[in-house]
Amino acid sequence: MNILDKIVLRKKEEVAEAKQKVSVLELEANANFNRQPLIFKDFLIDEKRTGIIAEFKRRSPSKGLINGTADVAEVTQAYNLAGASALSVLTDTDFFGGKAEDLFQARAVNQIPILRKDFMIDEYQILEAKAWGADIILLIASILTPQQIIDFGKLAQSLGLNVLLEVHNLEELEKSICPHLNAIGVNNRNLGDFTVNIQTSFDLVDKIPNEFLKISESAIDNPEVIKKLKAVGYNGFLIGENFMKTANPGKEILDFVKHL
Ligand SMILES: O=C(O)c1ccccc1NCC(=O)[C@H](O)[C@H](O)COP(=O)(O)O
Repeated sequence: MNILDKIVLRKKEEVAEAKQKVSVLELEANANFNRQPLIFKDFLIDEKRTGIIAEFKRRSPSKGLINGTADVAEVTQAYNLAGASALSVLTDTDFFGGKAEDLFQARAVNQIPILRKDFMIDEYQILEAKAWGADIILLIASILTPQQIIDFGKLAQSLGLNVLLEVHNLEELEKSICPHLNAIGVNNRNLGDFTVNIQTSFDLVDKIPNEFLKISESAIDNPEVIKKLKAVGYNGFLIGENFMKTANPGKEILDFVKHL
């Protein structure tokens, strides 16, 4: 069983446990549930911002511990001030060291879109994302059926949430594309074996219809790569480890954006 299968198996257990603990009515009663989510596109195309979706990521299956001391409110505010167009906050605990509270804290101190970065396999998690203050949800093509992508995308958009579909190859893109998406992300990391290759983004960019925002994800570690990705049509750049692996992620992003 590869790591993605393990993550999905554990996620099914977690969602079943969460449903026992917190009812849908309780999720809907959260103040964030009635908040109007921010529009991802507005911030990505804002010329005063950088297109960077800056991720708060404590650990990962491929790298183990990345940063055990960073404070989520401090780091996400620094990302925002440096010109990030959006934030990505991991809420998976077992594999990434994140939690719902991280999203609540990031939401409380930032007014730019926030992606709930998790492995969505059940509509209940979309309601959680809204209740926790997210603006964007992630749907990963390799763990969902085309029908689930349609159903989850419809539900998310009916709640005002933006939907980012993640693909890694042409087959995933072609089977998953549907009208209930706002953005398509090409993950440069193969989630089966953790190999990374930026070329994946260059190979797929022209296959993504222009009506969708185009995002390149993972393994982006220098500003020159962003310039090249922008030149071929990408609007957004999801970066986690490059900032989080340093002692001061907020300073690291500032130095990075100076070279864009
Ligand atoms: O990062 C991993 O090791 C990983 C393993 C299994 C599933 C997903 C994984 N990462 C999720 C991501 O997509 C990245 O956190 C995100 O794109 C940022 O990537 P990076 O800039 O390389 O940290």
